[in-house]
Amino acid sequence: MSATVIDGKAFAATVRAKVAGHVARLKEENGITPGLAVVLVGQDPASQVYVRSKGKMTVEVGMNSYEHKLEADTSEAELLALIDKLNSDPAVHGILVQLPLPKHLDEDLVINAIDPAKDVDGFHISNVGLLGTGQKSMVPCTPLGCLMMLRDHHGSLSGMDAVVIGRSNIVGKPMAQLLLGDSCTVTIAHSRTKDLPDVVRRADIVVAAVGRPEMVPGDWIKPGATVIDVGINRVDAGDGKTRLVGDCHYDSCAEVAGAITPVPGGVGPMTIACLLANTLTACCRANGLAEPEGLTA
Ligand SMILES: NC(=O)c1ccc[n+]([C@@H]2O[C@H](COP(=O)([O-])OP(=O)(O)OC[C@H]3O[C@@H](n4cnc5c(N)ncnc54)[C@H](OP(=O)(O)O)[C@@H]3O)[C@@H](O)[C@H]2O)c1
Ligand SMILES: Nc1nc(=O)c2c([nH]1)NC[C@@H]1CN(c3ccc(C(=O)N[C@@H](CCC(=O)O)C(=O)O)cc3)CN21
Repeated sequence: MSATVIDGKAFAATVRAKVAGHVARLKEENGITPGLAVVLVGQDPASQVYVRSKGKMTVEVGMNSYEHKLEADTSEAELLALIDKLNSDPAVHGILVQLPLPKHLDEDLVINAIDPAKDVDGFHISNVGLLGTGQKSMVPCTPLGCLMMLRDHHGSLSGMDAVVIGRSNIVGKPMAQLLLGDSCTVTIAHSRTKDLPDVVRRADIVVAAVGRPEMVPGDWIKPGATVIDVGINRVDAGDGKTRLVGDCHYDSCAEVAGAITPVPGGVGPMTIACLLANTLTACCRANGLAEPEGLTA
């Protein structure tokens, strides 16, 4: 079998177009422009690329983008003061603090200082708790993007066996919650999981969020299963250049799977589209306006 390629790049463009339509209406009918603030601490080159492309796409959908680049040695007090300022700025509807933060900063403390209503990453403990109890929340962008692609491909996910490889707070755990919310039977695997190949072989849906280049080979995949590859790994391309690969070995997985997301062009662009969707949702909620449909979980 040769898998259907789930084109995240194209799907993300349709999500952004929907967001842009709503933004145009918000401006025209309500005189409101959604604003997204991105905070970057330090000079990590990979993070700077994400911040730049997020900023560009934010402006493309008609929103205001506010970028705050702080020195790597910024103190916790300075960062918390900036978050405080953004929390009370009515022009800012969404706040994203790029992770990971430099070691001297307490990530939990910083994330939980963000106003949960502006927490467009969905990482604040209030949003984590709301998601876990099936209440309206801000849903983390990467898992939300994966869920949108899965729903689009399958229609209903009810009763499917899903395995999420990885248990991070930003991808694995919220992904498992969303799949459970859609009535999948969910297994969360991690570095201590016994017989990972056997666990993965049972799955109708495999979400790989590990951070190990091409770790999942095709012979772990049940024939016809859907493979969502969250991994973004930069590897040596041999000619002095680098290239991006996922956590799944694309060619061998694509031979067995029913559907697969590529890297790049799969989950990554959907993450950014969902960040913009969350910013729009936060803006509508902040202004007591009806939320756009189909852009949240
Ligand atoms: N496309 C996107 O938009 C997007 C967004 C976020 C992240 N990512 C990418 O997704 C990947 C995962 O990110 P993350 O932030 O979730 O990473 P993370 O915080 O490093 O978590 C990795 C998870 O993988 C598990 N793991 C590590 N080695 C394993 C192994 N040999 N077998 C099974 N499980 C193993 C770890 O288990 P333990 O808990 O036991 O250590 C951990 O739970 C990275 O490549 C990252 O760049 C992509
Ligand atoms: N606060 C926060 N929220 C996040 O969602 C987040 C972080 N921090 N830190 C880094 C990770 C990794 N994330 C992302 C987001 C988008 C792409 C992305 O657009 N990838 C493109 C290719 C990019 C390239 O060519 O360099 C793709 O097609 O996969 C990748 C990783 C988001 N992540």
